[in-house]
Amino acid sequence: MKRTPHLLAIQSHVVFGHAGNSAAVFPMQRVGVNVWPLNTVQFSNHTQYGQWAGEVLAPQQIPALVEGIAVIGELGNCDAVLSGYLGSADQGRAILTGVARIKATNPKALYLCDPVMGHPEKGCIVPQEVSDFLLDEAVAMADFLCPNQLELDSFAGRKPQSLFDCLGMAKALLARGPKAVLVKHLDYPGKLPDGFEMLLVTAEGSWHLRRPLLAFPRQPVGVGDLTSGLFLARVLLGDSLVAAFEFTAAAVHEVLLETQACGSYELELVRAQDRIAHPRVRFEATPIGL
Ligand SMILES: Nc1ncnc2c1ncn2[C@@H]1O[C@H](COP(=O)(O)OP(=O)(O)O)[C@@H](O)[C@H]1O
Ligand SMILES: Cc1ncc(COP(=O)(O)O)c(C=O)c1O
Ligand SMILES: [Mg+2]
Repeated sequence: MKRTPHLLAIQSHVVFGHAGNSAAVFPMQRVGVNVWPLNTVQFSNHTQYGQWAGEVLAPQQIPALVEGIAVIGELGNCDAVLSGYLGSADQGRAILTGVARIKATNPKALYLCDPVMGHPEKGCIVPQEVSDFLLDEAVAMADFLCPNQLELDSFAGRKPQSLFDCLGMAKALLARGPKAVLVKHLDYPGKLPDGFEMLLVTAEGSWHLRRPLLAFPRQPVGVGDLTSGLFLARVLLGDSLVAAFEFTAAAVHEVLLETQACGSYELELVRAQDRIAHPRVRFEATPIGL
């Protein structure tokens, strides 16, 4: 029987609604991965409501929890680490220590970093020190990096002029450590207004994918977290990077269709669960070169 992969997911938890682990854990489980959720913060709700209650996990808890798993002899079963929304830069450094510890136990373990940075216009509140940590330190350790356009711009230190410019900016990141860069959301001058575009860049090649842009009165949150989580889950289940990319785009689109149909602001993950596991739509990733 094929082994079920295990994935340590280190990101935010919200009591109400869906962001961070609260957006990614159930979908990753639903597609067939054993998830070990480690919550960097526990907030009442995501920060785009403008107010929230809750606390940031003390950074020293992260290595302590990883060590606890080592003590019971299970750390070697960890196939991958995912990190997302961080409450402080010290938490980020504690995660990198944890990743190094896990890779020492299982050299095949993968680390996916979703570099969640502040987006004040959108209401995504992240301390500046966290962005600095992601830009300077996390990128070097990550096997996979999953920025959105704004985060890609921060890594490059500029805005793109074209799609090919985005490609160049993503490719430049490969030289800084990651084996693959998934740009979850492209925005560049000349982009067609009715499409939602993504890029996958690896040493072997680059792929572009377009899916329909859906209209929402208020943009749902947690889409990026869902995207990163499903991509890593499918890679662990044996997909090629391109197949995982295509699956992720389809499954995320299914969730957005369900969310739109319900008129919800929060992602309709429970209602969309069968569509996540077996997307009915399919989007083809097309090779793209410089
Ligand atoms: N097909 C789509 N139609 C409309 N909006 C979408 C679609 N896919 C994603 N979005 C929205 O686009 C934004 C893009 O998010 P993105 O930049 O990829 O990542 P993150 O969620 O990490 O910010 C989010 O506000 C998301 O809700
Ligand atoms: C607590 C929390 N986690 C994660 C996120 C990231 O969500 P997204 O997937 O939209 O980037 C947010 C965004 O506001 C948030 O408030
Ligand atoms: Mg994000």
